Amino acid sequence: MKITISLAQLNVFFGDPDQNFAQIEPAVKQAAEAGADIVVFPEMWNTGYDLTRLEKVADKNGDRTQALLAKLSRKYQITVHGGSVSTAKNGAFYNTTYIFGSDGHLLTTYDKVHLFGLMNEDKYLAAGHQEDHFQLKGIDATSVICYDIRFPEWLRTLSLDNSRIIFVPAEWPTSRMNQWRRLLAARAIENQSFVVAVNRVGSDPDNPFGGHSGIYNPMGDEIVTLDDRPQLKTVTIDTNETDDARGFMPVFEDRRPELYR
Ligand SMILES: NC(=O)CCC(=O)C(=O)O
Repeated sequence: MKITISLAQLNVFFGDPDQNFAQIEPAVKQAAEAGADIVVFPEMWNTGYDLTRLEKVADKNGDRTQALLAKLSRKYQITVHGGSVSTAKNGAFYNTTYIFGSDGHLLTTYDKVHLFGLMNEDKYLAAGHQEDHFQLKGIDATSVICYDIRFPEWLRTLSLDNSRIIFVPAEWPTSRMNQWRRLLAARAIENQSFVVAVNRVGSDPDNPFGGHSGIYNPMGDEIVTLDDRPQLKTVTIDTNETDDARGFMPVFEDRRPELYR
């Protein structure tokens, strides 16, 4: 199945939801005009890592984000992978993904499972506990958030449900861009999946962020890589390549889960 994907590599304005929300419709429109089936945004695009002010800036129950993404996906008839946003729900704060289908319905939601201590997520956020699966043009896909890619056992768990594409919204600092690219390639190779990764650009008070959003095929090749400027890039993948990779080397069948922990 051919799937056309737009990577919306945005700058994120620190602690300024209004300015950040204003960036979303132009990107969705541009992606739809480019013929994309799905547009993908970065991590925590509503507030950035303004964690000390979450009480004021986090999206209450994700209502504002969900209303906007539902409206835009329906208006432009495109699946919107909403990267992630800071949310306040059930008495805690979360780093939450919402994905809306092209008919404006919520396909799935996901709370970041592995909290990133180096950016203080463990002090301010609650961790998610649930898997995240959805379908795109009949193809199984899954989605994680940024630091989650350092946990191959988690991405393997998610990939066992026949997933062919792993989406990765991120706020990944410039200082570790070499690890970003290698980890994404490794997760693509070992899961024989496409990896679609969207990082932010620009800076917050603590870090510059490196962009280099990209798509990796099941062999781990970078089929597109952006630079470190805001931009939207649209690329078509062919998910039959996952069948080719899995047919050639049956890694999923050769697993020995009884030996793993
Ligand atoms: N926002 C994040 O989860 C950043 C993860 C990161 O930088 C890493 O090195 O891992």
